[in-house]
Order: sequence, then C-alpha cells, then structure tokens
Amino acid sequence: MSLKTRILGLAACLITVAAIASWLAYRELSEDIIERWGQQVAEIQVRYDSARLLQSLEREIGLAKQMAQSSALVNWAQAPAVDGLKTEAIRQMESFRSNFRDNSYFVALRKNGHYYYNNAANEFAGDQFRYVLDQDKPDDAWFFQLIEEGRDFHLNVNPDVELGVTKLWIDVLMRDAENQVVGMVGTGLNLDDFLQDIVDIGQEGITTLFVDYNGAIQLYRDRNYIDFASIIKPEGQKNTVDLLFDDPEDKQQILGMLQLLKKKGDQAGEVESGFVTVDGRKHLAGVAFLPAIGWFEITLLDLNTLLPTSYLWPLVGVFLVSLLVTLALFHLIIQSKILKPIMTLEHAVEKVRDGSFELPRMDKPDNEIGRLADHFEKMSQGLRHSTRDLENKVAQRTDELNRLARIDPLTGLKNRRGLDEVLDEEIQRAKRQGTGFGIIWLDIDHFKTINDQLGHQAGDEILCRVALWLKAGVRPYDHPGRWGGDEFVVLLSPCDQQTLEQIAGRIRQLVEQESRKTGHVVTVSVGGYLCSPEDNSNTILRQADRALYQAKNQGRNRVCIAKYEDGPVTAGG
Ligand SMILES: Nc1nc2c(ncn2[C@@H]2O[C@H](COP(=O)(O)OP(=O)(O)OP(=O)(O)O)[C@@H](O)[C@H]2O)c(=O)[nH]1
Repeated sequence: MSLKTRILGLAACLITVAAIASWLAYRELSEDIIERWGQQVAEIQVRYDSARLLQSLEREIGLAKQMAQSSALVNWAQAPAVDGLKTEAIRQMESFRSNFRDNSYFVALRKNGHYYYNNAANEFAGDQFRYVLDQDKPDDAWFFQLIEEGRDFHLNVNPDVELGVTKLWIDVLMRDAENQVVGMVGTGLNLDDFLQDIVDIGQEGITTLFVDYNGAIQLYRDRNYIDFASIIKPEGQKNTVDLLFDDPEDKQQILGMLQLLKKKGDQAGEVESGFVTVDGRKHLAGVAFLPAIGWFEITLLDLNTLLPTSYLWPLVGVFLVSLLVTLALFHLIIQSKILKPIMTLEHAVEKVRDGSFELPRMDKPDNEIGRLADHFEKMSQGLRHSTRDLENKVAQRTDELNRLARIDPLTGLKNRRGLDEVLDEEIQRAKRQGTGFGIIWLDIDHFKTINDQLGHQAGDEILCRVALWLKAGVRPYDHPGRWGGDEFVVLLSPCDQQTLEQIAGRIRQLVEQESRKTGHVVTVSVGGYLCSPEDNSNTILRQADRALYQAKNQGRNRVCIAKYEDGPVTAGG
C-alpha cells in the first residue's frame, strides 16, 4: 500500500474517530442543554401552574376550613336531632354557599350519616338533606375512609352518583372541642371547568397533570386516565402516573422522582426532571411537589415540538463541512509538503541507483523532507564528482597500463604486443591506401657467447645500446621494437625497396661502428621485406624471418631482403 493511501487512510480514520467523538459530544451536550433548558422551563411551568391551581384552590380550602370550624355546625353535628341547632346550621351553610366559587357545599354528619348538599341553582333550598351515607355502599366509602385516615383536609376527584355530578371535592374534617371528628364539610369544583382552566392550557408541546400523594392521576386532560375516587381504591387498582409510560425504566424513573420529592417534603419549588417517552415521542418530565395540597404536578415537555433537533442540523452541517474542508486541506498539505517531495526524491534515488546523475528538479519544502532532499542532492553531486575523478584516474591508469603493456621494460622500445598492433595498423592502412610498407628483423650475432663471456648484465647493456643505435638509424616516424631476446623489429612506413635496403644497411653499419667505439664489437644480421597490400601478418613475419635466417646462414653481419616467393634479392656485409 502506498504512503499516500496509508496517510490518507490514517487521516480518514482519525477524522472519523474525531467525527464520532464530536457527534457523541454534540449529542451529550445538546441533551444536556435541552435538559437544562427543559428543567428551567419545567420549573417555570410548575410554578406558574401551581400558582394558578393553588390560587383557585386555596381560597376554597380556606373557606371550607372556616366552615368546618363554624360553631353552629360543630354544635349541630354533635346533636343532629336538635331542630334549633339544625336551623342555625343550615343558615350558616347557605351563607357559605354564596361564598364558594362553585356556589355549592356539602355537610356530612358522622353521628347519623346524613348528607346535606345544595348547589349553585339553589335547587335544594329547604331540602338540603339529600341522603344517608351507608358504610356498605361503595359510593359512600370515601366518607368513612377519610374519617378513618383522620387527615384534616383532602382533595378528591369523584363522581357523585346520587347528585349526578363529577367534581373536584374539597373535604375538610369537622372536629369538636375534644378534637373528635364529628363530620365533614366541603365544596366541589366543576371538574370540566377546572380541567379547562388548569390543565388544558392549549400550549402545544406542554402537558400538565396532577397526581395525588400516592401517584394516582387526579387532573389530566384525558378523563379516562383520572383515578376517580382514588381514596377508596386499594393499592394496585389505582390509575397511577406510570400508566402514561410504556417503558418500564420511564415508569421507575417517574415513581423514583415522586419518592425523592416526598423525602424532600416541604421544599416547595424543587423540580426533578428526566427524559421519558410518551406515545413514542421523547419528552422531558418535570415533577414538583405541592405541599399545600399534598399533590404532585408533572409537566411533560414534548422536545420534538418545543425544540426540534432539526434546529441543530445547521450546526451539524457546519461541522461536517468543516470536517471535509479539513480533510481536503490536510490532503493538500500532505501532498505538497510530504508526498510530492518524497516521490521526486524517490525518483532521484532511482536515477542515482541506475548510475545517472541527471537529477529531476526536486521540491524542497521547509521541513525535514526538504532538508533530506537537499542533503541527497549535495550527496549525489559529491558522488558524481568523485565518480568522475575515479573514472578519470582509472582511464589514466588503464592508458598507462596499456602503454606499459606495449613497452619493453629493458630497452624502452615497443615490445612484441606493441609491434603486433602497429603491424596490424600498417596492414590495414596498406590495404586501404594500396601502398606497401617495410619490415626489418634483426638479431644480434652470437649473443649467447657475449652473455657467456661478459655476463648477463653486460648482455643487457648491449641490448640497450643496440636499441639506442636502432632508434638512431631509423626515421622519426618509423616503429622500432624488441621482438624478444636479442631480436629487434622495425616497421618502416612509408617505404619502398630502396629505402628498405638503405635503412637496413644503415642499421647494420651503425651497430658495428658504434659498438666498436665501446671496445667490444657487436654485429647484427638483418632480414628485410617490403610488404604489399595483399600480405597478412603471417606472410610478412615469415618473409622477414626467412630473410634474417638467410643473413645468418650467409655468415652473419649482413642484410638480406626477401621478395615474396622469390627469396632474398640482396645480401650485403
Ligand atoms: N643478457 C640477456 N640475454 C638474453 C636476453 N634474452 C635472451 N638472451 C640470450 O640471448 C641468447 C640468444 O641466442 P641466440 O640468438 O639463440 O643465438 P646467438 O648466440 O645469438 O647466435 P646467432 O643468433 O646464431 O648468431 C640466449 O643465450 C639467451 O639466453 C636478455 O634479456 N638479456
């Protein structure tokens, strides 16, 4: 996998991880914001609703409590059979009726179970006694239950079958001087009006309901959920608030909040909140306890309606766009600052590896890679220079070796290899130009004897001297050389018969004359041959050798010139 793919893959992974982390953080944060906001809204809503509820109820409860403390009523409740007390009590009741908001009241006496009632229409004027409460009748159980519980006042939503009304009843116990319960008074508020005023506030996305101390639903816009006559129902049969939620965790959560607020007791205004699902939609539930009436108020805020998450989509869009822009920028920077310089550097390394120092133009960003490219460029320049120096030195040494390979170390003349090369060149030139050239082959006479008599060292000196005389006897452009041992060869170019004979004779003569000066005469036998363009090296050497052989045979210290196939033409001493 290429570096580019790896880096981009890594960047994509990192960005994905960052995106997931950001998304989780965003969700966490947005939920936190929504919860805080919802909590504030729920608190405000609870205070607002409870103020409206309590405003309506407190006055009625106060009036009912006053009524319960009326001495006329208390006295009569202790002796219901006394007519005078009854008349005064009824007068009192009627005066309270006009003050109650609902213009209705009820009074129930413990002693005889008589139940008195009159309504706004004054329907039962003079006939306030309605019926006798029966302990065995389920519809009348509330009365006996409340007395048994002994709570001073109680709110109760209950249909009165006898009266044919469903009301929110305010029940207040009536006590005598010994604090014994002698009866119960109260008033009822029309449930429909009440629900409309307090619960059906028509605010979209906000649902308010009230539950009693045990969690039974008392005020809710859907009457089917209201737990009528909750007081007389056994636990387990009540319409409690958890009925509104499908998820068992939500049920637990709401009931937990009720328990918590119960523990906190009278700290009015405390609001507990949490997310719940109602009818498949996410809601924020705010719960507050209303100690004045012993109920809880629950406010459900439909978050999708009040704060749709689509509001936050632009934020997500901006986030995604910035992620993509970051990725693109990252790609551009990596490409220009790292990948492109690395690729040109790799290309340059390949060229140097293959022996070329013509480097491509390299990008050198201001970073480690740029510095690396710079170092590499300088290193390859140094390498190029040292390689060139080395090549020059090798060429020089090779030339020198080549030259030395063609030089006889003793005499400094061409050796046999050098002579062979010149001979080949002359043959080629002769073929090209159609002209001939001359060859002289000479051998020192009785050199073995010289060596034997004077020593090998002296023999070497004589060889060197002969070489010098040989050089002196030929033209500057001729090629004298030592063939081996005491044999020398000279190639003469250009040459003709006369020149060949002339130079061969001169050499022989020069050696004899010059050696005489040294006190020890040395002579040479000389064979010559004038080569034609048709000759090759074998025929040339054979002819020259044959001529030399003849010069030796004919008594030495003489010149024999061979003519191809004819034998020698000249012999001179
Ligand atoms: N000092 C010395 N002697 C050499 C060298 N190379 C060959 N020789 C000797 O040269 C002699 C050559 O003898 P030949 O050419 O065979 O015979 P020659 O004695 O010259 O007799 P002819 O050629 O018949 O006149 C041998 O004894 C070789 O040992 C050398 O480099 N230095």
